[in-house]
Amino acid sequence: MTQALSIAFIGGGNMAAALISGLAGKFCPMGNIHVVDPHESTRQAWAARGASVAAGPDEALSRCDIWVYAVKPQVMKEVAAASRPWLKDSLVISIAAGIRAADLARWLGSDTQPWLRVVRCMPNTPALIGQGVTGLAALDGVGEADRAQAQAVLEAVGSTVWVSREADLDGVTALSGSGPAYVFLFIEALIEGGKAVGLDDEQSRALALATLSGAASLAAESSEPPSVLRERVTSKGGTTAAALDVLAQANFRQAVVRAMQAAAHRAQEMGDEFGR
Ligand SMILES: NC(=O)C1=CN([C@@H]2O[C@H](COP(=O)(O)OP(=O)(O)OC[C@H]3O[C@@H](n4cnc5c(N)ncnc54)[C@H](OP(=O)(O)O)[C@@H]3O)[C@@H](O)[C@H]2O)C=CC1
Ligand SMILES: O=C(O)[C@@H]1CCC=N1
Repeated sequence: MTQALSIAFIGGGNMAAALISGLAGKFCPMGNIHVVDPHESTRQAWAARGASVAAGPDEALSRCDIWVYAVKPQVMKEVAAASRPWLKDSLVISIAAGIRAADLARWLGSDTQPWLRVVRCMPNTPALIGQGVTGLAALDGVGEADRAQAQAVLEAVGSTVWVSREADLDGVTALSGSGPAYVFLFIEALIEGGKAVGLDDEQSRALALATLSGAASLAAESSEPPSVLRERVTSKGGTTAAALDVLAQANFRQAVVRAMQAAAHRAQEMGDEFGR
């Protein structure tokens, strides 16, 4: 049996938690996971789950096969510089929104270490329950084996989609990276609407969640596009038409598109701002 790989998470916050929860026991045991985070409470929580922990980069990093940068884009440059001395030949994966792979590679010393392999990813929080989806792009020169390894890490927590142009990861960020927040907002609105039409909180929540997951599964399994499925719900002169009229008047569809454009734009902006 091949030995399980060891993975370092630099940053042990929300998204690291989502990824580690999915990975541990599937891709590698918790004992093979090393978490670097400045917060003592965060470290204690990871240590209690069986991971090794450190407050900052140290030689433990040089023993890890894969590094996952899971810190805010704002601090990526300083975090990369601090970890650089410990980089031997680990595969580097970044999940930071906006930060370009070439900038991370530069901070890690690609000028003197041309073998550096960086894969940039955009996962999402349903990874926590193994239902994430991740967009991936790799620096030129990253070989098939490394791409496969990065994909295997992210596939342990859901599905993956490669993009051929790294810039498209900003679009992935706008759709699936930030997307769970739009969906949660929609769920909140459905529950609020349920109560506005006379249902109680529990009923509204049960109906909202089942409707959302049922409709998503139907859209995924059907050979028809979502527009046709929508039309099948919409009887002429009926209740759905009355509701969709209100959503159209509120420019719902355009608002979603504009929101996603704002997210993609912010990802590009963060890449420019924090990538220098
Ligand atoms: N949340 C999401 O849905 C998604 C997030 N991402 C990306 O994942 C990254 C992390 O996001 P998220 O998990 O939400 O953020 P969190 O703030 O929850 O996690 C980041 C963690 O890193 C810690 N940290 C700060 N400085 C360092 C350091 N020098 N060394 C090690 N750890 C440090 C933070 O501590 P402190 O609190 O003190 O700053 C925090 O505990 C971001 O780049 C984000 O763009 C990608 C996809 C989805
Ligand atoms: O809001 C953010 O910037 C991060 C990236 C995608 C989801 N959360």
